[in-house]
Amino acid sequence: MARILITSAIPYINGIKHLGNLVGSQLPADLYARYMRQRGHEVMFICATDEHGTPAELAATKAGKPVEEFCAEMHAVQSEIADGFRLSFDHFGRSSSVQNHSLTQYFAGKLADNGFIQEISEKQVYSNADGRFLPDRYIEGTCPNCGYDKARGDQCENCTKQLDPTDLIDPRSAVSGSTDLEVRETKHLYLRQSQLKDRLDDWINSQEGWPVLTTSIAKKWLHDGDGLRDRGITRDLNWGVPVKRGTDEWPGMEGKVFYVWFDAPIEYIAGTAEWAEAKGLDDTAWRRWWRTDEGADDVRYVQFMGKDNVPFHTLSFPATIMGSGEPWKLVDYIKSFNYLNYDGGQFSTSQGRGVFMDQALSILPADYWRWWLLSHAPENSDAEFTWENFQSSVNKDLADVLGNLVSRVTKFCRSKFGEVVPEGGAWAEREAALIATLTAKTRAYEGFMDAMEVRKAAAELRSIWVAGNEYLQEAAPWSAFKTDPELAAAQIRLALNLIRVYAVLSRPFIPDASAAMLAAMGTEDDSWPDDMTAALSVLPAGHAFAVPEVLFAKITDEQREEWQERFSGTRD
Ligand SMILES: Nc1ncnc2c1ncn2[C@@H]1O[C@H](COP(=O)(O)OP(=O)(O)OP(=O)(O)O)[C@@H](O)[C@H]1O
Ligand SMILES: [Zn+2]
Repeated sequence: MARILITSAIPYINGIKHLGNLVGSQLPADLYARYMRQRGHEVMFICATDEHGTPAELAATKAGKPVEEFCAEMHAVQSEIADGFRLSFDHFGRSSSVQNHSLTQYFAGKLADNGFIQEISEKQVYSNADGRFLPDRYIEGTCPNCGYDKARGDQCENCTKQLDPTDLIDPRSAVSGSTDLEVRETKHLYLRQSQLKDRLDDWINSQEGWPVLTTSIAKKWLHDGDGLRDRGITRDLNWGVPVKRGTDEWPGMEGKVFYVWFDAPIEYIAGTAEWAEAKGLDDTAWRRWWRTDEGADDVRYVQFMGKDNVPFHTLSFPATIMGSGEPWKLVDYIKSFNYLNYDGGQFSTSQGRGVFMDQALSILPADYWRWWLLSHAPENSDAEFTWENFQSSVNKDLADVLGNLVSRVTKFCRSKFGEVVPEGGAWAEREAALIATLTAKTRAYEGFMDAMEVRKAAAELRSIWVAGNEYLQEAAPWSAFKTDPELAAAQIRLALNLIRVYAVLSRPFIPDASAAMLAAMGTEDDSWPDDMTAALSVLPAGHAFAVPEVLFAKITDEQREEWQERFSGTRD
């Protein structure tokens, strides 16, 4: 048994996430966590909401709520939707937790002690009307690069150029619209990533088998232009983790907070501490996952995220860990994803374009989405969600292949033998051939799941389902029954057992259908089919089962057209 720590990129708090966010981080992480638990490993699966930063404050202002209240409500909403998608977090924390406050301050203190923090005086825009500095998105103006007149202080959405607030032409406050602005000197802390560049480079080079997407992005940031740059890790804001040096005040930093990208990844650790607190456990319970000197040396740590998060996870967060000079766990494997696009364009939270997680669940159960998203995960390139593809994949894979097998076998058995596993007869060559095929495919499936090859794992699982259908097609127990009812009984006994095996193998992808299949088979035996022959004999002759409700209904053309229409515009 191994110990596996799994984190998903933490979703930002400003709104409900879309299907792209889901498939680029939380969902594949859940797939892996579920699989590893099923294989008997000890798993810690942590996610949280990312709650600091100017977009959270601005979203709260727009909603007319204090930011604390807005974040608490949105956390509850995201948490409920995550449950709806059956995301099996051990803990879904909050980056605004007290644990994250103290750990973030702790790491900053250690980094400062080790000389990796620099205090820099810089010029920031101050709004006289608002009585505050205007960092990042708090300021808007005309882009010096393309002339777009709604560029934000951190980036121009039109030409994507990264900006500093002082770069903007004709700047105005995003809070009040005031143009009564001035530039003031203010002091900020910088993380001296450049000092850790060689260590980071060696560490990345020593990793074997990381996705090219992960290493190529890291290398680009390490080496392009002047190489890895130092980054400001504080802001003149009220909402966030107050700047402290460990537990001490930080002279000159009063009233400032850490910047969101500094505290967000530390929440992976803090989220584990939140888990321990929620379970009534002491600090050793979470530290054994994170401190290699306190029991974490045998932990394998895997992170899941979309490509835009890769620089922070390959460079900034490891720089925080390395720079602390303490034996905190570094990530062992980073599974990164390209983007899922929506019907000829991009998913966009700010523009409300695409299908959002709450909307998805309002039209179909989680398993339909889980299956489509995972089997089309944007692994090697961007992928595209289209309603036609969704309809045809769901109908073919889930309804025609898996659902149909379950329904045919259980209904046929009920009509000829009753609702019990039939007795009599024996397996012959055809069954031996099926067992050999299933054994080989199951080993291949395990290999893909272990390697987090999500699409290949889905394809292998589908082919495991198809093998069962092909067997039934050829064995045709409905014909055999007329001439050799004993043989038909043996075949149906195998097929009912196959339903249990499919429930077990399919659970990481479609947990609800899997539970329904096990319940219909009247068993709680969810043991993994290490030995396929034994696995296909778990339900003995005479064991009672029930014909389940339709597992997967087909998506009709009318439904598809209606949804296509309903989700063609933008959400407000
Ligand atoms: N279209 C997409 N396809 C796949 N992953 C995505 C997509 N958009 C964002 N992600 C990933 O989703 C995760 C959560 O993202 P986050 O909540 O920070 O939103 P975001 O990156 O600001 O995206 P958006 O503004 O579109 O919601 C991150 O790991 C991010 O890389
Ligand atoms: Zn621009």
